[in-house]
Amino acid sequence: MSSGPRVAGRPVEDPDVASVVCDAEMIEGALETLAVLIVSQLKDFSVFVPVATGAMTFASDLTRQCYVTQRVVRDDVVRTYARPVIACATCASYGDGTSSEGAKVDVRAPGAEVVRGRKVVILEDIIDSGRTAMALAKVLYEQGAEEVALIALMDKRERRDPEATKYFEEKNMKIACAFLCPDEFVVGYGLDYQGKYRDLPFVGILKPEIFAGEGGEK
Ligand SMILES: O=P(O)(O)OC[C@H]1O[C@H](OP(=O)(O)OP(=O)(O)O)[C@H](O)[C@@H]1O
Repeated sequence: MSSGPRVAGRPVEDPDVASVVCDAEMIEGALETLAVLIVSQLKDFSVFVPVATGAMTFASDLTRQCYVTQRVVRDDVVRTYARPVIACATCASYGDGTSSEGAKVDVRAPGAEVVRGRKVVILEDIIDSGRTAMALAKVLYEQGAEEVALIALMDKRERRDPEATKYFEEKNMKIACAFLCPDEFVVGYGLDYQGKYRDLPFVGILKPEIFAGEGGEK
Protein backbone atom coordinates (compact mmCIF):
# COMPACT_ATOMS: atom_id res chain seq x y z
CA MET A 1 0.00 0.00 0.00
CA SER A 2 1.25 3.47 -0.82
CA SER A 3 2.19 5.71 2.11
CA GLY A 4 0.27 8.55 0.53
CA PRO A 5 1.05 11.63 -1.48
CA ARG A 6 4.62 12.08 -2.70
CA VAL A 7 6.27 14.45 -5.15
CA ALA A 8 8.98 12.67 -7.11
CA GLY A 9 10.38 11.01 -3.99
CA ARG A 10 11.18 14.29 -2.27
CA PRO A 11 10.47 14.63 1.46
CA VAL A 12 7.45 16.81 2.13
CA GLU A 13 7.87 19.63 4.63
CA ASP A 14 5.61 22.33 5.99
CA PRO A 15 6.80 25.81 6.97
CA ASP A 16 4.67 25.81 10.15
CA VAL A 17 6.14 22.54 11.42
CA ALA A 18 9.27 22.68 13.58
CA SER A 19 10.14 18.99 13.33
CA VAL A 20 8.62 15.74 12.12
CA VAL A 21 7.60 13.14 14.72
CA CYS A 22 6.44 10.42 12.29
CA ASP A 23 7.01 10.71 8.56
CA ALA A 24 4.87 9.00 5.93
CA GLU A 25 7.17 6.00 5.78
CA MET A 26 7.01 5.48 9.56
CA ILE A 27 3.22 5.75 9.43
CA GLU A 28 3.07 3.21 6.61
CA GLY A 29 5.12 0.75 8.67
CA ALA A 30 2.90 1.32 11.70
CA LEU A 31 -0.24 0.70 9.64
CA GLU A 32 1.17 -2.64 8.46
CA THR A 33 2.07 -3.67 12.01
CA LEU A 34 -1.28 -2.63 13.48
CA ALA A 35 -3.17 -4.38 10.66
CA VAL A 36 -1.38 -7.65 11.34
CA LEU A 37 -2.24 -7.28 15.02
CA ILE A 38 -5.90 -6.56 14.30
CA VAL A 39 -6.50 -9.37 11.79
CA SER A 40 -4.74 -11.92 13.98
CA GLN A 41 -5.30 -10.97 17.64
CA LEU A 42 -8.53 -8.96 17.28
CA LYS A 43 -10.01 -11.04 14.46
CA ASP A 44 -13.39 -11.41 16.17
CA PHE A 45 -13.77 -7.64 16.75
CA SER A 46 -16.40 -6.82 14.12
CA VAL A 47 -17.11 -3.11 14.70
CA PHE A 48 -14.54 -0.35 14.15
CA VAL A 49 -15.39 3.04 15.66
CA PRO A 50 -13.14 5.88 14.44
CA VAL A 51 -13.36 9.00 16.62
CA ALA A 52 -14.13 11.89 14.29
CA THR A 53 -12.66 14.12 13.21
CA GLY A 54 -9.06 13.47 14.14
CA ALA A 55 -9.00 9.72 13.56
CA MET A 56 -10.51 9.85 10.07
CA THR A 57 -7.21 9.75 8.16
CA PHE A 58 -5.74 7.04 10.39
CA ALA A 59 -8.93 4.97 10.30
CA SER A 60 -9.30 5.30 6.54
CA ASP A 61 -5.77 4.00 5.94
CA LEU A 62 -5.80 1.40 8.73
CA THR A 63 -9.12 -0.22 7.81
CA ARG A 64 -8.01 -0.55 4.17
CA GLN A 65 -4.68 -1.97 5.31
CA CYS A 66 -6.58 -4.52 7.44
CA TYR A 67 -8.58 -5.54 4.38
CA VAL A 68 -5.43 -5.99 2.29
CA THR A 69 -3.66 -7.86 5.07
CA GLN A 70 -6.49 -10.33 5.67
CA ARG A 71 -6.83 -10.95 1.91
CA VAL A 72 -3.11 -11.46 1.35
CA VAL A 73 -2.14 -13.39 4.45
CA ARG A 74 -3.87 -16.74 3.95
CA ASP A 75 -3.80 -18.89 7.00
CA ASP A 76 -6.45 -20.29 9.30
CA VAL A 77 -6.12 -17.53 11.84
CA VAL A 78 -6.68 -14.73 9.38
CA ARG A 79 -9.38 -16.53 7.38
CA THR A 80 -11.74 -16.21 10.34
CA TYR A 81 -11.33 -12.41 10.45
CA ALA A 82 -14.75 -10.78 10.81
CA ARG A 83 -15.75 -8.41 8.01
CA PRO A 84 -16.04 -5.19 10.01
CA VAL A 85 -18.79 -2.63 10.28
CA ILE A 86 -17.24 0.85 10.36
CA ALA A 87 -19.26 3.53 12.16
CA CYS A 88 -17.86 6.82 13.47
CA ALA A 89 -18.28 8.39 16.89
CA THR A 90 -17.99 12.07 17.60
CA CYS A 91 -16.61 13.20 20.95
CA ALA A 92 -16.44 16.84 21.96
CA SER A 93 -14.56 17.98 25.03
CA TYR A 94 -15.85 20.98 26.89
CA GLY A 95 -14.39 22.59 29.96
CA ASP A 96 -12.14 25.59 30.42
CA GLY A 97 -11.43 26.17 26.74
CA THR A 98 -7.80 25.75 25.81
CA SER A 99 -6.97 22.70 27.89
CA SER A 100 -8.67 19.33 28.27
CA GLU A 101 -7.84 19.41 32.02
CA GLY A 102 -10.97 18.52 33.92
CA ALA A 103 -13.02 18.61 30.75
CA LYS A 104 -16.19 16.61 30.24
CA VAL A 105 -16.63 14.65 27.04
CA ASP A 106 -19.89 14.65 25.09
CA VAL A 107 -20.08 11.35 23.18
CA ARG A 108 -22.17 10.47 20.15
CA ALA A 109 -21.53 6.81 19.51
CA PRO A 110 -22.97 4.59 16.80
CA GLY A 111 -26.39 3.21 17.74
CA ALA A 112 -26.82 0.33 20.15
CA GLU A 113 -28.10 -1.79 17.25
CA VAL A 114 -24.61 -1.59 15.73
CA VAL A 115 -22.75 -2.36 18.94
CA ARG A 116 -24.89 -4.71 21.03
CA GLY A 117 -23.32 -8.14 21.53
CA ARG A 118 -20.30 -7.28 19.40
CA LYS A 119 -16.62 -6.71 20.07
CA VAL A 120 -15.70 -3.13 19.21
CA VAL A 121 -12.39 -1.43 18.36
CA ILE A 122 -12.09 2.30 19.02
CA LEU A 123 -9.71 3.96 16.54
CA GLU A 124 -8.01 7.12 17.84
CA ASP A 125 -5.44 9.36 16.18
CA ILE A 126 -4.02 10.22 19.60
CA ILE A 127 -4.63 9.25 23.21
CA ASP A 128 -3.76 12.23 25.38
CA SER A 129 -5.55 12.38 28.75
CA GLY A 130 -7.45 9.26 27.67
CA ARG A 131 -10.75 10.86 28.70
CA THR A 132 -12.21 10.72 25.18
CA ALA A 133 -11.49 7.00 24.80
CA MET A 134 -12.73 6.31 28.34
CA ALA A 135 -16.00 8.21 27.79
CA LEU A 136 -16.61 6.45 24.47
CA ALA A 137 -15.79 3.02 25.90
CA LYS A 138 -18.27 3.62 28.74
CA VAL A 139 -21.03 4.45 26.24
CA LEU A 140 -20.19 1.42 24.08
CA TYR A 141 -20.39 -0.85 27.13
CA GLU A 142 -23.70 0.77 28.13
CA GLN A 143 -24.95 -0.02 24.62
CA GLY A 144 -24.13 -3.68 25.18
CA ALA A 145 -20.73 -4.10 23.54
CA GLU A 146 -19.26 -7.44 24.53
CA GLU A 147 -15.72 -6.06 24.63
CA VAL A 148 -14.02 -2.78 23.71
CA ALA A 149 -10.41 -2.47 22.51
CA LEU A 150 -8.45 0.68 21.67
CA ILE A 151 -6.02 1.25 18.79
CA ALA A 152 -4.24 4.59 18.38
CA LEU A 153 -1.53 6.02 16.18
CA MET A 154 -0.03 8.28 18.85
CA ASP A 155 0.18 7.96 22.62
CA LYS A 156 0.93 10.96 24.85
CA ARG A 157 1.25 8.63 27.79
CA GLU A 158 2.81 11.08 30.22
CA ARG A 159 -0.36 13.19 30.10
CA ARG A 160 -2.74 10.34 30.90
CA ASP A 161 -5.48 11.01 33.46
CA PRO A 162 -5.03 8.38 36.21
CA GLU A 163 -8.78 7.84 36.17
CA ALA A 164 -8.58 6.77 32.52
CA THR A 165 -5.66 4.45 33.22
CA LYS A 166 -7.62 2.90 36.09
CA TYR A 167 -10.69 2.43 33.88
CA PHE A 168 -8.70 0.79 31.06
CA GLU A 169 -7.09 -1.56 33.60
CA GLU A 170 -10.38 -2.42 35.30
CA LYS A 171 -11.91 -3.29 31.93
CA ASN A 172 -8.76 -5.18 30.97
CA MET A 173 -8.90 -3.33 27.67
CA LYS A 174 -6.63 -4.43 24.86
CA ILE A 175 -4.74 -1.26 23.86
CA ALA A 176 -2.15 -0.80 21.10
CA CYS A 177 -0.47 2.45 20.10
CA ALA A 178 2.04 2.81 17.28
CA PHE A 179 4.13 5.74 18.55
CA LEU A 180 4.85 7.40 21.86
CA CYS A 181 4.26 11.12 21.33
CA PRO A 182 6.33 13.86 22.93
CA ASP A 183 4.40 16.31 25.11
CA GLU A 184 4.38 18.91 22.34
CA PHE A 185 1.67 20.42 20.17
CA VAL A 186 1.55 17.96 17.26
CA VAL A 187 -0.43 18.28 14.05
CA GLY A 188 -0.89 16.37 10.82
CA TYR A 189 -2.33 13.06 9.61
CA GLY A 190 -5.70 14.05 11.06
CA LEU A 191 -4.47 16.04 14.06
CA ASP A 192 -5.39 19.70 13.87
CA TYR A 193 -4.84 23.16 15.18
CA GLN A 194 -8.06 25.14 14.78
CA GLY A 195 -9.22 22.65 12.15
CA LYS A 196 -6.09 23.09 10.03
CA TYR A 197 -3.10 20.82 9.33
CA ARG A 198 -5.18 17.62 9.25
CA ASP A 199 -4.11 17.16 5.61
CA LEU A 200 -0.38 16.88 6.33
CA PRO A 201 0.82 13.37 5.34
CA PHE A 202 3.02 13.23 8.46
CA VAL A 203 2.82 14.15 12.16
CA GLY A 204 4.97 17.06 13.28
CA ILE A 205 5.48 19.56 16.08
CA LEU A 206 3.80 22.88 15.35
CA LYS A 207 6.07 25.92 15.65
CA PRO A 208 5.24 27.70 18.93
CA GLU A 209 4.81 31.06 17.20
CA ILE A 210 1.77 29.63 15.37
CA PHE A 211 -0.20 29.18 18.60
CA ALA A 212 1.65 31.67 20.82
CA GLY A 213 -0.53 33.22 23.49
CA GLU A 214 -3.38 30.80 23.01
CA GLY A 215 -2.28 28.18 25.54
CA GLY A 216 -2.94 25.44 23.02
CA GLU A 217 -3.05 21.79 23.94
CA LYS A 218 -2.26 18.73 21.78
O1 LIG B 1 -7.16 11.65 25.23
P1 LIG B 1 -7.86 12.98 25.16
O2 LIG B 1 -7.24 14.01 26.07
O3 LIG B 1 -9.32 12.85 25.38
O4 LIG B 1 -7.61 13.59 23.72
C1 LIG B 1 -7.67 12.81 22.55
C2 LIG B 1 -8.70 13.33 21.62
O5 LIG B 1 -8.40 14.69 21.30
C3 LIG B 1 -8.42 14.85 19.90
O6 LIG B 1 -9.70 15.20 19.47
P2 LIG B 1 -10.22 16.71 19.55
O7 LIG B 1 -11.07 16.86 20.78
O8 LIG B 1 -9.06 17.66 19.42
O9 LIG B 1 -11.18 16.81 18.30
P3 LIG B 1 -10.92 16.37 16.78
O10 LIG B 1 -10.94 14.87 16.75
O11 LIG B 1 -12.04 16.96 16.03
O12 LIG B 1 -9.58 16.91 16.34
C4 LIG B 1 -8.09 13.48 19.34
O13 LIG B 1 -8.61 13.33 18.05
C5 LIG B 1 -8.70 12.53 20.33
O14 LIG B 1 -10.00 12.16 19.97
